[in-house]
Amino acid sequence: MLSFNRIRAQPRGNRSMSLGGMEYADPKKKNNFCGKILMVSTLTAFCILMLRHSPNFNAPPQFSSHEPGVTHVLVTGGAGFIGSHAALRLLKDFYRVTIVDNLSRGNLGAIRVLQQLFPEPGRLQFIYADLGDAKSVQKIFSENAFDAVMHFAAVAYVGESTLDPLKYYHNITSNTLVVLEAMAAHRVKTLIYSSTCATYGEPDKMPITEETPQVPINPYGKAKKMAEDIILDFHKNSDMAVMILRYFNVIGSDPEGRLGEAPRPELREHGRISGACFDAARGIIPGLKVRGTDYKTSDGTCIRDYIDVTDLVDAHVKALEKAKPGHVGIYNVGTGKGSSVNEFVAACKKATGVPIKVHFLPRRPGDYAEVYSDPSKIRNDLNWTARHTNLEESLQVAWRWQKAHQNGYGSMSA
Ligand SMILES: O=c1ccn([C@@H]2O[C@H](COP(=O)(O)OP(=O)(O)O[C@H]3OC[C@@H](O)[C@H](O)[C@H]3O)[C@@H](O)[C@H]2O)c(=O)[nH]1
Repeated sequence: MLSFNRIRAQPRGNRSMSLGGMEYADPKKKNNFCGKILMVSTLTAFCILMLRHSPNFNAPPQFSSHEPGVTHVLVTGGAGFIGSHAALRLLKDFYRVTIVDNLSRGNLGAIRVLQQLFPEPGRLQFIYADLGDAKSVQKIFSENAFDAVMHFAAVAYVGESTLDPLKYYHNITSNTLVVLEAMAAHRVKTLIYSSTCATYGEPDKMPITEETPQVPINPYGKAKKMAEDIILDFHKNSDMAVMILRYFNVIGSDPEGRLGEAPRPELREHGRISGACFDAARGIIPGLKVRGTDYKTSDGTCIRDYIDVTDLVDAHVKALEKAKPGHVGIYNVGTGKGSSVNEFVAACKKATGVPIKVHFLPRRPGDYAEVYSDPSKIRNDLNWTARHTNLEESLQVAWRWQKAHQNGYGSMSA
């Protein structure tokens, strides 16, 4: 197992070294005042030198150096819904985080929230860059010493993928190759990869285990499956620690109301069920379109396994902590419980208190009737289990953020 170190906050009377308000344990230098001054000045000079050469920063860069003993995680897509929640959790757990995002789907507002929460130098760095630009990505890796990569950045709408498949193969498969090449060139030891239940397609047997054959039926699932295959082939001759997490349907938001899900309004047509329900509840759209009522399921609508985003990011942290060099772990991340679209809508009506209008429409291309996970492997190996299994409660939390942010991240959206 790799040993990951977080920045440790020290009790006030026991500070050994302070960098912009964040404390680091360094017992050897506890009583050495000159040593402290020397270290802080050297480090400051080093940071200034590095920052002068930093790439394409949207926000003022905060650090580029690698503090020995502190795990530095690159979070791609950290301005997005899941990536921002993961960054928040990593920062709360005293990891050092660099976010790379091209803001095509994510929100600068989410980055601003994280920057306000963790303003201390050396905690959070944001780099505005596109993973399709291999030269920029190599530069970012050469200017930073990452210990691990959580690769979230991706377009992720099943419906859109059927209409614009090349976007999906490029953005998901090709960009993963770019990230992997940079990791290999710079000897970054750990990859946590965001995959999806969409790689399974429409299995005959439920629940889905990690051994269920992967036969994706839409370009989104195919692009993710190809990315998985590339990672696995690369891994055969590498000592990288790899964790592939296959997410089911992610809902909810930060219970403290700091972050939420703010999809692009212009992509509303392709949007996920949670966003569509909230838009209908707020009256932004005239009603929710339920797509497909003739599936062979209990009530004719599709069955999905809805996993709370806080549980999902918990799975990432556990995966990071338990990643082993030379080892691949592949895990389903779901609750193990299936809910139909009709059940989801009912829960959303209760959570919002709004009698959402529903329009029943034909099936959406690329959809599969029923998927829900068997989460026993992740429970046994990583000691992870979903704690939020009540749809209505997760939706209530998300609705609180939606109500308080009528305009999403508003003017902070990029
Ligand atoms: O407006 C809508 C949106 C969605 N739906 C239905 O709700 C169900 C769930 O659809 P979503 O678009 O929310 O989610 P999907 O199951 O297609 O994929 C989702 O889960 C797996 C993740 O990896 C994907 O990134 C994510 O998009 C489908 O049956 C879909 O047809 C509607 O009926 N109306």
